[in-house]
Amino acid sequence: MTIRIGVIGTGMIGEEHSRRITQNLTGGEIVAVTDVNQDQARAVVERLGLAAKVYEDGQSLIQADDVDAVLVTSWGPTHEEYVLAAIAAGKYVFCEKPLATTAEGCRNIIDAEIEAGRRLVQVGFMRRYDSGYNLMKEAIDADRLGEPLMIHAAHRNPEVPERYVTPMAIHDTLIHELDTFRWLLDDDYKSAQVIFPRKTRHAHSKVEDPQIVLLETVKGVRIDVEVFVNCRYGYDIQCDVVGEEGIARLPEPQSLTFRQAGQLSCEILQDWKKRFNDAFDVELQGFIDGVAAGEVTGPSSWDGYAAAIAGDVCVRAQESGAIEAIEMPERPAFYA
Ligand SMILES: NC(=O)C1=CN([C@@H]2O[C@H](COP(=O)(O)OP(=O)(O)OC[C@H]3O[C@@H](n4cnc5c(N)ncnc54)[C@H](O)[C@@H]3O)[C@@H](O)[C@H]2O)C=CC1
Ligand SMILES: O=C1[C@@H](O)[C@H](O)[C@@H](O)[C@H](O)[C@H]1O
Repeated sequence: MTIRIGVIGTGMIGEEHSRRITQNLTGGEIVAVTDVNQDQARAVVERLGLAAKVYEDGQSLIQADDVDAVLVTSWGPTHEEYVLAAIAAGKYVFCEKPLATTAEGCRNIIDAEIEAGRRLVQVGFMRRYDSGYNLMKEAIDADRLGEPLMIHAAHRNPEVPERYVTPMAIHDTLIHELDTFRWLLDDDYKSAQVIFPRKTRHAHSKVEDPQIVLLETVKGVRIDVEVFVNCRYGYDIQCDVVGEEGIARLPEPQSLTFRQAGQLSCEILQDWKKRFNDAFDVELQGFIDGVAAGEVTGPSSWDGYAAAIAGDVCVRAQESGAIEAIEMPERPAFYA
């Protein structure tokens, strides 16, 4: 059985996901695409040699009879509308992060999914499929570190465009850590504070950069995350979990070490594409297989909502400079 997939938003990641579904994965076929920039959608069909129809807009793509499942890879603020429409049409939907740019938007999705009576949504938190993070999770779950006490982490990008503004450091960038640490620690957040160190001269006027986010979990784990999106030197994801009995460090991506011209060196990746390439493959294969089996099991709308609640509080903490409380509602049995 081949799952016929429609893609909304054929920018960077929409094209990447379409390519991997077409060239690397099994069981899925891109039959429909759309983008507000229609030329862009047509160009992707051409570049990837897809047998896909180009739709005028996302809503008509979702309604199409030959689309079994939808991939939402448009800009963050458009996600909620398309996910709600897919749920209303009874179609499975993979939504890139963020599920919605506010917790309220995620809550609307949860309410609609519960009303529909079955899980239809998977959120694109691909780090849960990364082999390094999985080694960490296994070590924590097997009690190899004792109780986790602290996490020190960094999320660095070489640069960001002009449209990237201060709150995006939270709902576009930190959102990955907000999900990953809940999952790694099997815990939820209790408070957040955001500190702005001296600003880099490489940042645009509308973004404070770098930022340090301090989180406390319900179990009392303290987490510090440096978000530095104009670090210039590369795309660098760091994570140390400090436990009672030892420390686990996220492995560096595999690369050759060179001894050359008086230097000992290795490459630092420049963006998320190569860094999480394998994780994206596993994540999307899981989605396709889940749709075929009639049961999606990846990160849920509840996970998208939990990250968004913490994210909204972090944005408030950016503005107030204070330690802000994070209150998670009780998880409905539907998402147990
Ligand atoms: N999981 C991950 O590591 C990554 C996730 N993302 C997420 O994927 C989404 C897209 O990001 P990029 O591909 O980097 O952006 P992009 O700007 O390259 O592509 C987005 C595309 O969506 C289109 N679009 C915007 N509004 C639309 C609408 N209403 N209907 C149809 N198309 C629309 C744009 O014209 C553009 O072609 C974002 O939510 C981003 O946060 C992006 C990069 C990595
Ligand atoms: O999701 C992503 C981008 O949208 C975001 O801008 C980057 O900071 C992340 O590392 C990447 O994974």
